[in-house]
Amino acid sequence: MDSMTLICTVGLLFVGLYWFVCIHGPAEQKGKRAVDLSGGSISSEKVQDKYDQYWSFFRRPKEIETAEKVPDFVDTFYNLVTDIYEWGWGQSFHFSPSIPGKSHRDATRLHEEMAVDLIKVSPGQKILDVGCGVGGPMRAIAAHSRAKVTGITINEYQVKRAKMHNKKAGLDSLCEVVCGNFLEMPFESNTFDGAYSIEATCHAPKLDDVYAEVFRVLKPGSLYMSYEWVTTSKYNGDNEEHRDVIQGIERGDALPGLRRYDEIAAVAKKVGFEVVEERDLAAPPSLPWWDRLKMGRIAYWRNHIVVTVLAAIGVAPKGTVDVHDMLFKTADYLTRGGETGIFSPMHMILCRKPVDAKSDS
Ligand SMILES: C=C(CC[C@@H](C)[C@H]1CC[C@H]2C3=CC[C@H]4[C@H](C)[C@@H](O)CC[C@]4(C)[C@H]3CC[C@]12C)C(C)C
Ligand SMILES: C[S@@+](CC[C@H](N)C(=O)[O-])C[C@H]1O[C@@H](n2cnc3c(N)ncnc32)[C@H](O)[C@@H]1O
Repeated sequence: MDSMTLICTVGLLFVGLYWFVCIHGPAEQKGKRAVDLSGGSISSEKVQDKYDQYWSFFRRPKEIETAEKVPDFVDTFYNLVTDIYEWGWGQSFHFSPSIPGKSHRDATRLHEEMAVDLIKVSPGQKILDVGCGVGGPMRAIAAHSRAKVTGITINEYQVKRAKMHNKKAGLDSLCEVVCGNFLEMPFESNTFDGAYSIEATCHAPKLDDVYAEVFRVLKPGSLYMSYEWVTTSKYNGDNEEHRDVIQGIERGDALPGLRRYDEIAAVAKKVGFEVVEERDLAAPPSLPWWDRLKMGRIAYWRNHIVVTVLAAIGVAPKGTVDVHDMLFKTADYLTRGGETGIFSPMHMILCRKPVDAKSDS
């Protein structure tokens, strides 16, 4: 091979790699590039250790005895996955029913707008996003309702990302983000005109604790809506395959144990809410929410190669490959949960804090 051929071959390889990683890299939505994958607030050299600690804690979710450690491990989980989620899914970390003729992005936005339409707020009112991620839903909801949204997340890195996205979208005057634990929120009682949580309260070891906090910070008469992750009436604890799927979902999503669909309203009532409506938005006639995961399979293989190459050449932290591998397997468990109908990520509950609730409660 003469030197000219060698230079051309190396040049083409570089262009090909650049295209694969930087241009073709973002699996669904541009915003995060593969070369920017990080361990969130965890320094690069600690990502592998933190992943190993996470995995040994959540490997058998039903056996977690130290519930008070859960928020710290959830925080670690989001340090590990936030960039990969943004890169491969977008800025909204949740599912939505497929809608014929609509893109995933539109279906996601409609699912978010439904949340704020349900809690009936007016422009300028103050609402709370419980477990806000990097703020995809918050921005769609603020733009749609013109309400002022305060989001809370336990993960400092997500706060940084959410603030950056809010500013970029020109929505920072309507959207505020706070780092904190939704089990002990840093807000005065009776502050908000409405609240919602989108696929976030499933991380609480006891649903009572987070619902009681939401109840406390809401003004009497105002509404709270939540999309909950649950096992459905089709789940049979004696069926080994069912148990395997649910355990796969729990350990790949930092969940201290999924709740049954019929536990949600009971908890809401127990903390003082009136239940206005409850419905599984994944049930027919809704179209499968897991189609997006299934259709993405080839992209996830491609992503796995990208992540492996980037970690090998030291661009992505060591440990990113294990995190990606865990998510890859989790996508399969989630799909099986959807196809068998034993799991729903969108069991919707709408509650009201009674008008005559005591002002200090
Ligand atoms: C509500 C939660 C998160 C729900 C979803 C947003 C995420 C659940 C599983 C995630 C993913 C799985 C496969 C990844 C893929 C291998 C990678 O290449 C690109 C990102 C994924 C598609 C990733 C994206 C987000 C999820 C769909 C939980 C945590 C309560
Ligand atoms: C799957 S993400 C959903 C984020 C957002 N609702 C969305 O749909 O894009 C779950 C969110 O809950 C937050 N979370 C989990 N446990 C928390 C806790 N104890 N306190 C505050 N936030 C928490 C996570 O940090 C993350 O932002």
